[in-house]
Amino acid sequence: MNILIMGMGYVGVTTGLLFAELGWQVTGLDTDTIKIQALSEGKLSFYEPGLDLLLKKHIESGNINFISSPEKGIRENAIIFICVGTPSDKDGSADLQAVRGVAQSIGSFMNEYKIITVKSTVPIDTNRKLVQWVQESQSYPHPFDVVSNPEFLREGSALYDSFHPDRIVIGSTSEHASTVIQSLYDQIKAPLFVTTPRTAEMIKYASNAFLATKISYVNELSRLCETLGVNISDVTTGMGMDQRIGPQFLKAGIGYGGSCFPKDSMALLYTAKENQIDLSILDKVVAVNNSQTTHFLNLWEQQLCGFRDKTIGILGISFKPNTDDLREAPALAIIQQLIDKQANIRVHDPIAKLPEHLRSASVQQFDAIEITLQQCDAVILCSEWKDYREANWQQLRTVMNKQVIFDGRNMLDGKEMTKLGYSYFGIGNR
Ligand SMILES: NC(=O)C1=CN([C@@H]2O[C@H](COP(=O)(O)OP(=O)(O)OC[C@H]3O[C@@H](n4cnc5c(N)ncnc54)[C@H](O)[C@@H]3O)[C@@H](O)[C@H]2O)C=CC1
Ligand SMILES: O=C(O)[C@H]1O[C@H](OP(=O)(O)OP(=O)(O)OC[C@H]2O[C@@H](n3ccc(=O)[nH]c3=O)[C@H](O)[C@@H]2O)[C@H](O)[C@@H](O)[C@@H]1O
Repeated sequence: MNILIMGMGYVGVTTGLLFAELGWQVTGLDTDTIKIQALSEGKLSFYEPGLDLLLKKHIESGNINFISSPEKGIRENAIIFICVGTPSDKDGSADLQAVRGVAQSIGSFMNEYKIITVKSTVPIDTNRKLVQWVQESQSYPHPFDVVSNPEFLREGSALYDSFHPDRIVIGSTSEHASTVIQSLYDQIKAPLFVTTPRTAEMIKYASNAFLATKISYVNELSRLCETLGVNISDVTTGMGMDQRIGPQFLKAGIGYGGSCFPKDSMALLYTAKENQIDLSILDKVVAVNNSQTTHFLNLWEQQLCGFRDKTIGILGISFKPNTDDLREAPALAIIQQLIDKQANIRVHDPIAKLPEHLRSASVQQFDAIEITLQQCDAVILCSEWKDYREANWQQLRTVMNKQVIFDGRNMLDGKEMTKLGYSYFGIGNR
């Protein structure tokens, strides 16, 4: 079967390569011609472990090719996956401009029956609107079906997650379309949940919001643990042993970031508001996340007797390890607050680059951890890259002005760091 993937971001590229690996013929389409040129040459516009090798493999196998002409892509492929972005609009709602744009292209260039599958995260009823957008753009009423097939991969482990999903959710009103899309995943061993498009759309938001809730719950508890002198990591280890709770997404830290939890929580809250329903728990989840960096930065500031004129090393700026994605990264919020407090900031990340607007004489990025930490009065760990866990902390203490570690991800062994002579402060683990 020939598959067209519209939108060559994290989800589009990963999905395209998954289907190429499963033996399907895939065409990747994006309006960004520079991205398409780079992909055709085997280069990704973002960092994601393992994806580059699979990309090269399938350019060579001929299972994947890249184009920027929607007309050619839509005419030549019977199955279309929509993987364009759905960023937050100013009011928190999901901005569906790109989805609407591709729907209109599909409508205008459609030449025969198509199955249009939505992988982008879209609010409840978007699949229904999509039918209308496609129909309005058609010059001839070719038949088509719409399927909702939300994506659950995580950045940093996108490839693994795509090949080993916990479930595949398919929502459609057409049994034929649903069966065809299911058959694409035949070789993937995962439970299948077939439902309506609206339910599939809701499952995606409800899942992300629930994971965000787990994180904000432990982050809020970490504040109490900090005050009580109880270690939150031990508490969550004990909690996670209960199979009904489970150990995942209970790691306290400086808050969740990324392109999805923040935007999807806001979008779900917007949908609730539109329907006059108060999602008070989710409201609090967002509020706790928004204040977590400030809460801990204030505590750490007291330890240093102020950040003004202090030199602070920041390790890890991406929103999580193994990605260069800076969208809603808590590290950027921390850097901005440190700038406001007139600290000197020295930044390191194994892959991600500090955005231009944050660079200045007092905010510099370095390639080596050791150089970054030179003359620092404290270091703040913001994302748990293994480079930092494996760093030679005994040696690093010699380059620092003061041996103070603020571990925003509870990633280092506090006792070990104390033994090495550091003053160690984590999140809720005094
Ligand atoms: N990033 C992630 O880990 C996950 C993202 N999602 C959802 O998947 C969707 C896509 O997310 P990302 O891949 O992160 O987005 P992205 O922002 O990385 O990529 C979107 C791509 O769509 C392209 N595009 C925009 N308009 C287009 C058009 N008219 N025709 C063709 N291409 C067009 C853009 O140029 C861009 O390359 C979003 O709805 C997101 O919420 C779902 C699960 C995981
Ligand atoms: O819809 C999406 O885009 C995706 O959003 C998340 O994936 P992602 O944002 O890539 O990464 P996560 O591993 O979920 O981490 C998100 C944030 O939560 C933080 N986090 C995660 C886990 C935890 O225990 N504690 C914690 O603070 C991470 O540091 C990171 O900032 C979901 O995990 C995916 O299932 C979903 O498909």
